[in-house]
Amino acid sequence: MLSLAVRILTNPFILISLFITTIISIISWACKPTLVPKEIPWVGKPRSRIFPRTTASLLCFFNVRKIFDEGYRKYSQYGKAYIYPSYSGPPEVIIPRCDLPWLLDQPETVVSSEALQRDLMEGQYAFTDPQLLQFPFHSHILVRYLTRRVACLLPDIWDELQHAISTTWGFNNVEWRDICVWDNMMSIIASTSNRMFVGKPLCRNEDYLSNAIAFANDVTLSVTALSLVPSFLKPLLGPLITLPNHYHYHRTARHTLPIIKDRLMHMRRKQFDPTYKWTEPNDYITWHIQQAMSENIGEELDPIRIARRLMPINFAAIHTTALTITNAIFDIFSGPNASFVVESLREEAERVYAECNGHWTKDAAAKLLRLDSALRESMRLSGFLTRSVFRKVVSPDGLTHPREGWTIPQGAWVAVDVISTHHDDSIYDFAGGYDPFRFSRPREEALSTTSSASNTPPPSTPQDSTCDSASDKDEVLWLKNQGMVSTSDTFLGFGAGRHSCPGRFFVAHELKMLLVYILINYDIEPMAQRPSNMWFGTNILPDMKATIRVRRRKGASPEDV
Ligand code: HEM
Repeated sequence: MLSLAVRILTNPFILISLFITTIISIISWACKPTLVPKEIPWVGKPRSRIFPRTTASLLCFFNVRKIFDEGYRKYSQYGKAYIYPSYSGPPEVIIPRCDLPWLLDQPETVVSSEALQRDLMEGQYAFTDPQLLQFPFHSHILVRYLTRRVACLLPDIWDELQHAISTTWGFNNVEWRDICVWDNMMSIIASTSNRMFVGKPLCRNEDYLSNAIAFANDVTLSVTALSLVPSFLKPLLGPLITLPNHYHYHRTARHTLPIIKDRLMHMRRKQFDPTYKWTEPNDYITWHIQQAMSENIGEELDPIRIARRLMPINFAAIHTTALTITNAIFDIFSGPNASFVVESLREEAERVYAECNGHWTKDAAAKLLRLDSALRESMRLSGFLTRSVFRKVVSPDGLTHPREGWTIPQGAWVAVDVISTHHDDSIYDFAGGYDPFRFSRPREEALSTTSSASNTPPPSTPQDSTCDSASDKDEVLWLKNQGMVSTSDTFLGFGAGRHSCPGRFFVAHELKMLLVYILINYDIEPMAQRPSNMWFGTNILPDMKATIRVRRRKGASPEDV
């Protein structure tokens, strides 16, 4: 296999073709018109007169952090937009956070998130069927069903987490075991997410999961490769570069197609005969079929289309969640205060778990204020995003700024800087440090005041308290907005507005319950130092080789109930 690859790569014809393709790519890249208004300043543009914008784009891969720092300091802080040169797509207009409400107010006919996703994710090639991102039915399903169904999913999520964690962390309460956090979290998150997408037993099938994960990796790699290919070569190279994506999709489809066909058969029978005795499972496949039937969209009832739709949702769910929990574990279990932080989180986990007797409900999970805060704080400090709320200008008239007067032309990309906002000391006290209870302190204080002011038992969450005046209402709203799933112009980890992440309610429950399970059942040796995150272009990645030492706790049950 290796010698075949070497022979192919050293073939003079292949080498010459690669060389010519590279030259054409660079020339077409250099000559591409830049779709940004002249009035907006560039950051990271060199003084050189030869192709300064192209040079800026080429160099920016190595300078992303510096560029966002400089852009924020010079422009965003003063309410001005600037241009980030981008090495992988067109230059982006980075708008200041004070303009976020204005961007979010724009109709879909002026700025589009879906059009942006198609460009950004190379929707024509990367997901095996261009229709998937052309008409993102799967996103509509998640928006419509996932948030409303989270409560009924909690027992399944808990069951899956118990199984996934205990089979990999083990039951040995004497010996310590080394766990590679990233690999382990990828597998736990893949099975838990798939419990909600395809149900049991497929969510535990190694072959299915490894191919779903491989597909998500293929998308990341092929999107990066395709972003460097000039448009006119994409029809030729797109299908070649995405061959692994097709291969891994087909490997997953061998498992999903029989389940989808069976589900379609039952749901059709039930549609025609409501007395038909069969209870539909509560998962993505059911929601998809239900919605496609009620809207009468024939092509969305094609089993192959449904099997393909499972790929972008796996892609959207697995890496994002695994990155988030890996960072949270590094943040919680390292540093000088780790023991205090862990004990405080464990006290909450044990108390809430005992109160609900292991039967998770939304109300019970809402009491996990400290865990919620520790996760949100980790997303703020160590999140993987540099920018968010990406939109593409689709109106032929462009997008005109009411105050500054510039017009961004059709086709240009707009985004908001997340990394600098999340690290701004004027927004967050000591923004550079991990303060796990930053968001729970005020909520716990409000709870203790409410409960000591009345003789009635305290409400389960601050938002349940009654409010007498407008300022009380503001206070209650402010407290509610400290929760992990709340989006705002200062917390952009899940985006903002009508396209903000529809998976965030699921994720918040999943990750809080994951931490409850490990805190109650395992001792985790604090890490002397937090493993450093690494910048790879615009991606901020945790150390994927770092390990933690874990051991089943002495009092924990010897097996899961
Ligand atoms: C911690 C984990 C996650 C993070 C940090 C995250 C982050 C994001 C962000 C930043 C966006 C873009 C929002 C915008 O443009 O304003 C987004 C969109 C989206 N996410 Fe997530 N996500 C996570 C987990 C999930 C999960 C588990 C699912 C599916 C179950 C999911 C499904 C989606 C979908 C379908 C969209 C597109 C929404 C639309 O365009 O209307 N995400 N996510």
